[in-house]
Amino acid sequence: MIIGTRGSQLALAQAENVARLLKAQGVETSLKIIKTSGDRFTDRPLHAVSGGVGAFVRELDDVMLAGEIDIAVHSMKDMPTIRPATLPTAAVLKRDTPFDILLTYDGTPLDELPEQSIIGTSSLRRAAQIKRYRPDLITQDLRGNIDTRLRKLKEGKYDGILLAKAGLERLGWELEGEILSPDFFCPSPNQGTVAVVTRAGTEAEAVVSRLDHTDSRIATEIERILISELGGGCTTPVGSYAEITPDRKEIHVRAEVLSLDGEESVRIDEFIPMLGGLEEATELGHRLVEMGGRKLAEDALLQLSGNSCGPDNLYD
Ligand SMILES: NCc1[nH]cc(CCC(=O)O)c1CC(=O)O
Repeated sequence: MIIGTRGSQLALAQAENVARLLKAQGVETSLKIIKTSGDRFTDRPLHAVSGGVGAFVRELDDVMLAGEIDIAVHSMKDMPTIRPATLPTAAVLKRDTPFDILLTYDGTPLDELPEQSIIGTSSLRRAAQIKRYRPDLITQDLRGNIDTRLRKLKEGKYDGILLAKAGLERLGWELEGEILSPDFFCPSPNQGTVAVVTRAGTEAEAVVSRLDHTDSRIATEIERILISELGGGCTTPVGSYAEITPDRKEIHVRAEVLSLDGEESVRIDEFIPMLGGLEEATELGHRLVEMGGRKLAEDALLQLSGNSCGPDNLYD
């Protein structure tokens, strides 16, 4: 079976991991690198690439529908909410660390960074959250793969950069950094989770489904439901994080929407029962709208003028 992947180091590490997991099940695979348009326009902020981050995913969908690959591996947080029914997510892998990490040039913790320190991030959510927490800091756009981002930090172009911890873990980088609490830095929906897509009804679907991790699937679904009513239609500052309690009786849900400058935000933070959790999450999603969440998301979208986002709900 052929696993299709983007060529970035992170995408390759994720695809190689799926190959390893399948091999342990006795399934041999080979990797095929697919170059997507998102990889070609690395000079623009992500939210300004046509179709948003979802463009990467759609191009792999096309290659899979054409039969060139059997399995596609994605960072789940980059996947649009609406998916073709013929391309099911056969497995949601066990989640890695869902939180963001701050790496600073000289190891200074967030609370001790001098005023006007420059923080690099490509995520509107992280920028808004950091400005809310430390309005005296300056955020600057930071694109490129993880290597490029780390190089820019080392060169002193930034005093600190924000990344998903999971990306560093998957690349095997063990760097000193500060894990940011979801109480102040609610992660992007599905951050830290890898999804494996196949064509429906195939042998690939059957073998990949053995890799599915139930609690990660439940948590990621809840996270999507929580923010599904917000609209905005694009990359807006939204976080959503669901954590199943150790006794598996409850789910701790957090979700928030911020203005781009981080000055305004609405937030929910509750425990819901595991049984009937999807309905409760739907209710909470409506509450987030009533609290003004949709207004904030739409305002953010209006301010991001000049970009041409697709109809996807992509938040990071
Ligand atoms: N938006 C890019 C992206 N997509 C997935 C990850 C990291 C891995 C993950 O969250 O699963 C990253 C990099 C980052 O946010 O720092």
